[in-house]
Amino acid sequence: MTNSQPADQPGTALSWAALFDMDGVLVDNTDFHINAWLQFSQHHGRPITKAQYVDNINGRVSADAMAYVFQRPIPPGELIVLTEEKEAIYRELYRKHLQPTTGLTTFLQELKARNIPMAVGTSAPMSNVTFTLDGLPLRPYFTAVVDASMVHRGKPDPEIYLLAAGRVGVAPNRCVVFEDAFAGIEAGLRAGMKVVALATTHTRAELADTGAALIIDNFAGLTAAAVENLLTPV
Ligand SMILES: O=P(O)(O)OC[C@H]1O[C@@H](O)[C@H](O)[C@@H](O)[C@@H]1O
Repeated sequence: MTNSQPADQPGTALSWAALFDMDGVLVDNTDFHINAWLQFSQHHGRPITKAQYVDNINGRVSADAMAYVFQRPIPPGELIVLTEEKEAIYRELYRKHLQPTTGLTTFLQELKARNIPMAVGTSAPMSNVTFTLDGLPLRPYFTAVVDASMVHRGKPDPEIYLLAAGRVGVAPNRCVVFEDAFAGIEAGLRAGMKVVALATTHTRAELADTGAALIIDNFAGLTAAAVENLLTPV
């Protein structure tokens, strides 16, 4: 009996973790969020443009997004009502299109076979997490799920990813974050993690100077070894 198992064997506990953003990463749904925000903001007489969404709302918690739309801080009770109104529009638009991002399931299966801990760190409310993770279903892959209700400060603050790393028990410098949004990429980097950027919401050119260690279109062909190589060897 030996302890010196090769690190690339399936079933070996490698000393790193994969932390996934949800919207724009586990699902390629940005256009549906955009349409929901445009409808919602129009309905409230505070119309926003797609460019305003991309620059000020994408990947941010609802408290920050709503404060931007209404140009004032939103009290907690009102925030719950407005958030659910907007997210109900989104879920209605996206429900019949709900599917994992290309290549995701194969990649998650490989990580699981290798005992790589996985967590979700999302700015979304719990209602959307349930819709996505249980609707697909993807929840069994994740040891921990951190949503907007569990943090004080949303992305680009690193709190969501630091909490997710703590929940899987892996040091931040051994975590790789998968993100599509500028706010989320910044959150991962400020947490001291490596970031893989998905070019779902932004183009590769727009992501080039974000500090992401790797830019991918989706998960097709991505391997655990390629991601692990991004980390500084221990
Ligand atoms: O990308 P994440 O962190 O999963 O973010 C979820 C949020 O992303 C925003 O882009 C959406 O407009 C929100 O409505 C959504 O809740």
